[in-house]
Amino acid sequence: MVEFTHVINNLKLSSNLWPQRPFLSIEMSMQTLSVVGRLRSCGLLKTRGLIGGKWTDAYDGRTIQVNNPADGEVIATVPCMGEMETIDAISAAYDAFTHWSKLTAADRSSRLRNWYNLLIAHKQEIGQLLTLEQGKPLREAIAEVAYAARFIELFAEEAKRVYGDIIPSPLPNRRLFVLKEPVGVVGAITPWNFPIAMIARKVGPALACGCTVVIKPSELTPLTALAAAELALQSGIPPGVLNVVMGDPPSIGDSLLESTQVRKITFTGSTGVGKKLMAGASETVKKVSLELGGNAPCIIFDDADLELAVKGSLSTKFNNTGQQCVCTNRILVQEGIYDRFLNAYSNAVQNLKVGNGLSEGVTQGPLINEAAVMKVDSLVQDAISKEVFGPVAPIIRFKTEEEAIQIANDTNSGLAAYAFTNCIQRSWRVSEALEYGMVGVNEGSISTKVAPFGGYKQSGLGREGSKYGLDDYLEIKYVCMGNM
Ligand SMILES: NC(=O)c1ccc[n+]([C@@H]2O[C@H](COP(=O)([O-])OP(=O)(O)OC[C@H]3O[C@@H](n4cnc5c(N)ncnc54)[C@H](O)[C@@H]3O)[C@@H](O)[C@H]2O)c1
Ligand SMILES: O=C[C@H](O)CS(=O)(=O)O
Repeated sequence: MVEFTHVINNLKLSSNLWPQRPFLSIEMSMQTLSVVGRLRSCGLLKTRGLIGGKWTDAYDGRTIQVNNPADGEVIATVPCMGEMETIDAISAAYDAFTHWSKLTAADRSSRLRNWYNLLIAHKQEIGQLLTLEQGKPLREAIAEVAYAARFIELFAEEAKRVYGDIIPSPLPNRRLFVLKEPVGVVGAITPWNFPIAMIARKVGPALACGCTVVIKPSELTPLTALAAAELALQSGIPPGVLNVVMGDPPSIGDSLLESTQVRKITFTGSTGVGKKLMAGASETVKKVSLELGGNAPCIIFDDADLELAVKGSLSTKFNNTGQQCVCTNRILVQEGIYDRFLNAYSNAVQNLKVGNGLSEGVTQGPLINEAAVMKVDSLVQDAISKEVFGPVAPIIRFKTEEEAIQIANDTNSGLAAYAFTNCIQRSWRVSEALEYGMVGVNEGSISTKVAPFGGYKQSGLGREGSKYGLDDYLEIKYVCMGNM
């Protein structure tokens, strides 16, 4: 019987997480203005959509505001696009596909490498922009830009290894070949919590294979996507290969789903939206890859290294203020170590520093908006059974390994799971028993470009990153050469 005894709900932390929209101090506004000014001077503050290489307003002139979640300040306005702009973006991608897909892999690779170099060269500025629109601490934001760039670097390399096969023929007068070919135009829809990394993890493999892309970033965080698109143009990626539309999600999404020119949808976001897109894609039998919600357990066994377990479970809970799909939602602690862990973890949480992501030493930025505040606040009351996606750490005591596995697997999600133990046999048993696409043993920060990222059950379809990340953007063509 699982005893739910303690929730470290960080309400103390939470009440600071969402500053009461303090009067905008002059210094804060000057901080924002200096970041925006720097970005404008280096040409990276783009506030229009990108269609066929042209920076474009919404055809009806509508705009949406981009707000700094730390203080509600308006950073910029961007177009509120919809069906017509999306149809034009799809056409631009379709027209660009023939040329882009016919370039040599080496040529595509070198342009992606240029893009990687430019992203790294500008990671400070783009990091500041990311903190402004998403809220995460600057250190995490700069790290995300570098993480995104590393996906582009990886697929610049993998572009040159899209190999086919020659199959030994069963008949003497035939030759059998397998060709790997790009899927075509890809619709990519991405979330606000990792606004540039989630784009790079999709656009990198797509462009490497010869596909072209229409991106719809979250309307909450479009600016980093637009800055990355500007650097893509500067890197020699031709107009129309990468297009960015933003605005009304359902009308943009529906236009991508209904177009027969779009051959694949790749989505990262909530499970509910992912299911909608999967259903819509079935009308034209598009390929679909989905990176959806998680509900990560973190299991702390009696034989764990306590310091390592606290450090690991803290990072996998509070990175990006808990707004990360692989964040721990349930900390399962074996009864023998429970009291010591609870005490050590509570003390560690008190050392987290809440505030504006641009301010020195801040480790916890704000949640993305008021809606997120209300959701997390309500979930505090019922933190075990729902996805928290915020700085709330339910801690559950268990007795046996079997009990921990049963609790951990008792969910429709299956993205990431974690376990801390010093027993090698238990490490293997638990890794094999957990029904999750990714398992961290004695490590709470496992996402990397070289490993396949993705989930079991309703956490998604397909894998992103790693050498496996190319497969979702490729078609396999079998050629039978007769009369030889
Ligand atoms: N598995 C992963 O890799 C991963 C990564 C990040 C976030 N997530 C999940 O995403 C959620 C948080 O991100 P979010 O709030 O941006 O998710 P969300 O699903 O609300 O939005 C994701 C994207 O979908 C768009 N969208 C929303 N409704 C749409 C529609 N009807 N048609 C087309 N597009 C639509 C949004 O504008 C945004 O660009 C959490 O559940 C988190 O677990 C998963
Ligand atoms: O929110 C989850 C993203 O996939 C971020 S990460 O790849 O886990 O860092």
